[in-house]
Formats: sequence, structure tokens, C-alpha cells
Amino acid sequence: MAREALTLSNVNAFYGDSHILHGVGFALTEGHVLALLGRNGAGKTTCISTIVGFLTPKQGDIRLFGEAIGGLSPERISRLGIGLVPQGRRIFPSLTVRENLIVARQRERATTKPWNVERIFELFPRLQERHAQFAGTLSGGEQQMLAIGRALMGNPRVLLLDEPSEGLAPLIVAEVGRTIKRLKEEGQSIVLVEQNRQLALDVADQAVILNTGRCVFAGEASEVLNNEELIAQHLGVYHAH
Ligand SMILES: Nc1ncnc2c1ncn2[C@@H]1O[C@H](COP(=O)(O)OP(=O)(O)OP(=O)(O)O)[C@@H](O)[C@H]1O
Repeated sequence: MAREALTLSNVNAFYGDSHILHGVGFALTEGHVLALLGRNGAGKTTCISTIVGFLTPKQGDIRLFGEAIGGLSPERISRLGIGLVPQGRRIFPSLTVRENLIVARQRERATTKPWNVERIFELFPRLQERHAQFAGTLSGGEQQMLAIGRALMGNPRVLLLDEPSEGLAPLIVAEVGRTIKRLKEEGQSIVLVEQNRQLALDVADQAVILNTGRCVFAGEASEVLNNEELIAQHLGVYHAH
């Protein structure tokens, strides 16, 4: 039976006195892609920050394959197997592509097929071509590939992607979509935060919608795709280009 890779139950999180997440709960099934959707300010990034330990939940439970991780340090959580591709990519601009990957390496977890620089270059041949180039000189799409590669170097059991398509041209966005599908084929469990609803629902199995810090939907991604009412109420209008 499929296991729960990441489970949030009744998570409440604050920035100072501002109560941002109100009883958020959902479960990512192992090997699935879960699209975390919602308008600007709905609490998606706050949710990611709470999972990775940048923010301590005031209440609630967060589990990685059954092990409680809520409130642990970001370093611990990362070592236990949560990988993050942060919003805005955050690569090291003055290190080369290869160096960016090498510094992201972590002590190997017992996995059947650990990631290494060679495997990342197989996944992204473009990065191999540019391996000696300073990362700051890469295009936005290449930087996004590098950010994903850096997260994979930690052999995450769950990979969190925060708005990977942000600021990228449509052709590159499609490539990001193909990358996510390929990682899923390899069994990677993924939480995908996206403003680009079409991309997210195209690759996702599951979907969760946040509205002002509350979960207003959790179910199959296909249930959201054609649910005009749900979309109008919680996601606004999306203009496909
Ligand atoms: N550091 C902070 N201090 C105080 N309030 C914050 C902080 N960061 C975010 N917020 C507030 O928390 C709420 C949720 O923001 P969050 O960034 O999680 O939303 P989001 O769904 O990720 O939206 P976006 O797509 O704009 O990133 C917003 O009302 C925002 O103003």
C-alpha cells in the first residue's frame, strides 16, 4: 500500500502576532506530485517555510514518513530528507555550476540510486555544457535547473518546489514540467507550489488549495481541473498564453 510521505495535521503558524496558517492539513502520498495552489498571499510559501523548519508551527503535527519533524531545525529536517527548491532559486552566483552542485551534496542516505553530479548532468545536459560557468551568468531557466539539481544532491525523500516556473518563458516552463514528470517517474515524492495552475495540474496527482491560510480543498488534481466554481472562488482567473 502507498505510504504517506509527508503529512500535515492541524498546522497553525504565525509571523509574530499574525496568524497565517489556520489548521492546515494534507497528506502527500509516496511517489505522487501534490500541487499546492492558492492566490497571492494565501499562505503557500509560509506552509513550505513551516515544513522546512524556517518557521516553527505553534500547533499541529508535521511528519515525514511517519517521523515527527515539526519544530526541528532546518538542518535536521534537511538531513532527514526534505529538499527545497526555494522561490527565487537562490543559487550561488559566484560559484560555477559544478561547484554549486558539489556544495549541496549531503551525507548519503541509503537510497538505491543516489544523485551525484554525473546524474544531474544526465538529467540536465545544458548544465553539463555550462559546468565551468559562473552560475550568476546562466539564464533564468538554467538557474532553475541548477536549483533543482542542488536540491536533488541531498537525495530528498520529499522535494518541495516553490514556484519553479516564476519568471520563465513558456518554452522553459514546459521544460520544467517535463523535469517534474521525469522525477516523478523515478519515484520522487514532490510538493509543487505554483501560480501557473495549468502546469501544476498537468503534472500533479493530488491538489490542495489554500485560501487565507486555510485548506479549502484537498483531493485529486483532476477534480480541480474542470471545477470552474472552485477555480473562480479560490484561484481567480488564469490567463493561458
Ligand atoms: N515575513 C513575514 N512577516 C509577516 N507577514 C508575512 C511574512 N511573509 C508573509 N507574510 C504574510 O503571510 C501571508 C501569506 O504569505 P505567503 O507568502 O505564504 O503567501 P503565498 O501564498 O506564498 O503567496 P505568494 O504567491 O505571493 O508567494 C500574507 O498575508 C503575507 O503578507
